[in-house]
Amino acid sequence: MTNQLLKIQNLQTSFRIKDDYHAAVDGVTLEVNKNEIVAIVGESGCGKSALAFSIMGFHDPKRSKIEGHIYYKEHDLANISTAKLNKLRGSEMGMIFQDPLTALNPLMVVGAQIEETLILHTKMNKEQRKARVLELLDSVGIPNPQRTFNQYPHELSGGMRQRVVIAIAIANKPAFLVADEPTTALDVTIQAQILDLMKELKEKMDAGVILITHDLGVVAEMADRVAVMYAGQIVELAPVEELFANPKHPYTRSLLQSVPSTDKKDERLHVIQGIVPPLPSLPRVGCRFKARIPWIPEEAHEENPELHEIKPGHFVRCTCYKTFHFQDEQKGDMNNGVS
Ligand SMILES: Nc1ncnc2c1ncn2[C@@H]1O[C@H](COP(=O)(O)OP(=O)(O)OP(=O)(O)O)[C@@H](O)[C@H]1O
Repeated sequence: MTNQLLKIQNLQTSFRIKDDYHAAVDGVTLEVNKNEIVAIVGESGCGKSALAFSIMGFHDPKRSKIEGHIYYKEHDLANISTAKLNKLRGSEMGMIFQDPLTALNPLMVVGAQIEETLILHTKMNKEQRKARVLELLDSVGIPNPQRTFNQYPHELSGGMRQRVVIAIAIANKPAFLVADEPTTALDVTIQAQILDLMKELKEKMDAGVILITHDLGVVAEMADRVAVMYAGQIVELAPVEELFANPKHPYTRSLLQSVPSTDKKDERLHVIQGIVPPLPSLPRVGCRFKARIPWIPEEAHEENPELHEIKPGHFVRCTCYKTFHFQDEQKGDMNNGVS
């Protein structure tokens, strides 16, 4: 029996800007297995949320276009009716959003909002639902579930609201969870609780998780595999230990170098020059990261950069990783980028 839960194949998500469509996700292929957390990392604007929203079918079809496939069981989520998708969302698939305020209804007490997903997807009676909601509130670390049940979102702190969003996402023990920056707004103790909860869901329920985060510490602790996204594409994909021990793509190496650590106390942190270009100005041919490493010669890049499997399970896009060095690094000092 296969362990595979989700298979994204050549996904392209484009947004209409003025009269043209521009791809925010461009040719993404990625699998998520049962009992696996795949982290997606990259700077702001790299297409991480656009990818997550495509999986969950949250993009407005009038302003966006989705091509390619997202296979889940017998379904292709990229080409599925809204009715079928609605059945899957909230039961088998859950999403934790970046911003809890937009995910919650300001006019409904939180207990009723969690209960709604139980009404839609289970046959529980009123009493069972109430008991389950209180249990969920308790499991996400809400100190007084009975009281919180009857509160409105605006009466709760940001951290408490995020926990309510998580309670909704896991209410029906989904087989698949997309978590988009789930703990950014939370303090470290609560963050640890929430991350533990996600791990539990993965391990006990055999769930597959896509975890989008800026926090490489969270990635190191939580992920089984990591996909690094730049300008709509996956530029590196590897098991987590391999990615941290042996990063190859210049972008991955730059991201890792820009993280403060106690070992680097005396070193200057690396700053990645430039920005992720806005969609209409993204280069559509050649290496998309080229403009941000101008000291690397043109011939180091591939004309049509592909993902190369350099070790089982470790993929890198473009050949420029072979000769990459940081600008302030002597060529002779290179100890990391050459395979
Ligand atoms: N609905 C939309 N219409 C037009 N452009 C969009 C839309 N949503 C996202 N974009 C653009 O698509 C690109 C990718 O955005 P996305 O939000 O997926 O990035 P991200 O990596 O998730 O960033 P962040 O970490 O800030 O959430 C950006 O250039 C963004 O401006």
